[in-house]
Amino acid sequence: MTELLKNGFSAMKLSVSDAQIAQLEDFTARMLETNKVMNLTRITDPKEIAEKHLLDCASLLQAADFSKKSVVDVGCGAGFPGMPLHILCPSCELTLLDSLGKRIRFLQGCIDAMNLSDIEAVHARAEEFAAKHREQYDFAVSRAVAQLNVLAELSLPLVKQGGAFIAMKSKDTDEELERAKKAICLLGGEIEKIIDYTIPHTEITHRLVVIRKKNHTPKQYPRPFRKISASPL
Ligand SMILES: C[S@@+](CC[C@H](N)C(=O)[O-])C[C@H]1O[C@@H](n2cnc3c(N)ncnc32)[C@H](O)[C@@H]1O
Repeated sequence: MTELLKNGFSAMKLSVSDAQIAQLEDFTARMLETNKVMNLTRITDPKEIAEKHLLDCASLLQAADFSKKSVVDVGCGAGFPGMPLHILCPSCELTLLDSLGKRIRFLQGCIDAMNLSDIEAVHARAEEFAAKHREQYDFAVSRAVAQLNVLAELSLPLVKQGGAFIAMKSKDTDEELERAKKAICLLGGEIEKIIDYTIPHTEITHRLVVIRKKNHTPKQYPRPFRKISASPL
């Protein structure tokens, strides 16, 4: 895994130290150990974890500079993309957010055992978390949580005006993006750029959708989840 990560980061032109690679491997080992008793990831082959989790999430660093910025990972699951992002950019102040308590307990265990600072793991639904943390973050990031029109309502209310929400998507999402444009606009955002990237040394191509927060999100959003899912914007 070490060589694969080193070669991958070098292909992505990211400068990553041996200590950071060791931390990524440490986190992977903890995830795989806990995965024996808790459903954290269906990917268990170390090569695939390196490619589909770690290098994939590192692509965020090609979209923005997260140094000293506040970042919330909406629906982080086992910690993706937030954990790799924080290990690779330790000065970002990260909130890992998930509605599933056991995943948050796993992540809190990793944070404690790995002695990580400027990172918190919060058990909450994003649409409820927004009540107290509205427009507080420089960035929201999210992967594999919901269709973009729904995800925008969960994420954009958390982002400061001038900040950005970066959604990690597959490449064949043109229609999904088109369908989400109205929601993004209503919530105060605007698609700024779309970055298609190939995970190094694979044929897997994914997409980053960078949504700039141009205006404040109107107070009526986010709605309760049953309304968001019953009638997505
Ligand atoms: C398919 S997993 C993806 C996990 C991770 N982002 C990844 O890419 O591996 C979706 C996660 O989103 C969480 N989730 C779904 N809706 C949520 C919400 N409204 N607020 C917070 N977390 C949510 C689920 O509990 C789950 O852990």
